[in-house]
Amino acid sequence: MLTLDEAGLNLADVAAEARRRLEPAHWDFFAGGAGGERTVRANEAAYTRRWVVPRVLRGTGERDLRICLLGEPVSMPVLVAPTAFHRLAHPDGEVATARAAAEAGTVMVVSMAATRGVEEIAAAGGRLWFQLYPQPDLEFTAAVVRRAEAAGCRALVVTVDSPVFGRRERDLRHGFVDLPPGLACENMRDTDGRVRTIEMDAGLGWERIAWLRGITSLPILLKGVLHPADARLAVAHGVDGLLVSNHGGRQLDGALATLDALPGIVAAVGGRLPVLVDGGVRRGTDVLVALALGATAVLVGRPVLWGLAVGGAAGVRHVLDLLRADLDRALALAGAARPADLGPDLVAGPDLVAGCGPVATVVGA
Ligand SMILES: Cc1cc2nc3c(=O)[nH]c(=O)nc-3n(C[C@H](O)[C@H](O)[C@H](O)COP(=O)(O)O)c2cc1C
Ligand SMILES: CC(C)CC(=O)C(=O)O
Repeated sequence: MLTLDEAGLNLADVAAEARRRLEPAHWDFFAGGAGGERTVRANEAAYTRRWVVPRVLRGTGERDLRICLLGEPVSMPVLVAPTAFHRLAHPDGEVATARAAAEAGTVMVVSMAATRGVEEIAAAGGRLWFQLYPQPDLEFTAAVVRRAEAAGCRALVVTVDSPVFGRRERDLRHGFVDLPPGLACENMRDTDGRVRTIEMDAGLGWERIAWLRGITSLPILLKGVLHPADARLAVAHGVDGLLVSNHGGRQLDGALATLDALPGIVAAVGGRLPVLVDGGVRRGTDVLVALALGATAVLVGRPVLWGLAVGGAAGVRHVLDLLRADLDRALALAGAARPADLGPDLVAGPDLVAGCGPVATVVGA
């Protein structure tokens, strides 16, 4: 029997092992995206079009991967993205993921569609943020926010890229429409114990962000921003951070790859807020490139689910450790001692000239 270290030298190995272990319908729910999955593919492909232009003789010595996020230290600039239904991957579900994130000293963003209650997840230790789909029922939304606060979550991550559900053809082919019996979205329980269905709200507007600002003192991050004009609106509405995301290609197929959107958002925000990015991060060099182009940190979604399927908490820890070691090595090889040493001069690519930074930004910047 191979150990995790032998079996999974990189995240693609872990994914291949997860695929062998998971029910095909569950693998496809995790791996798939909307429509023809152009955006799923584009997220990873965007990293392959960027090249690192390393500096030499910088005497970096020991690297220091720590960052400061929303005023708190995080052990590395890699966080766990909110993903639904962890108990499809492992019986311990989100509790195992939280344990691994805590051991790794990073933040786990708990999905509103978690299959464990936020209190149970919090009991595993570590720092949690809570992802929210604002529900049309404001009273229920406020109750969920209060529940997340009471469990000790330190920020709200409001998903704004989902006015309706993306159409996921793999799920339609499998007839995968709901969780199997015995599993439920535990954070959607009403006071009477009944589990509500998560509703996407096509009526959601900026006034709801202002409303959320009024009911909680937690920092609010918006997840799913790709357009620089929305980044400017977010600053004007007093949000505390942005997550450049296209939901891992699961909502609008054909949406811009997140790495391609990042420079435009970073320019629009002008350092006023932390800008995070997710989608397609699979290697330490991907993290390096995202940080060099202005991200404060990245989040990983599917790789965490692969780790969970392969080895529960130990599997997730393995995925996070692989990324940490890979980033550490990439920093050393690029001549950077810490994330703050990275800048756009270290990256070349179709729209970037090494040493000069971006020469073009996305439409609307
Ligand atoms: C199986 C799965 C479930 C997801 N569930 C949620 C969710 O409940 N809420 C949310 O805001 N994003 C959700 N996402 C999107 C992730 O937070 C993240 O944006 C995306 O997975 C990042 O891309 P990556 O998987 O390539 O790392 C989900 C993604 C996957 C793959
Ligand atoms: C069950 C969904 C609400 C979770 C989600 O956001 C997703 O599958 O991408």
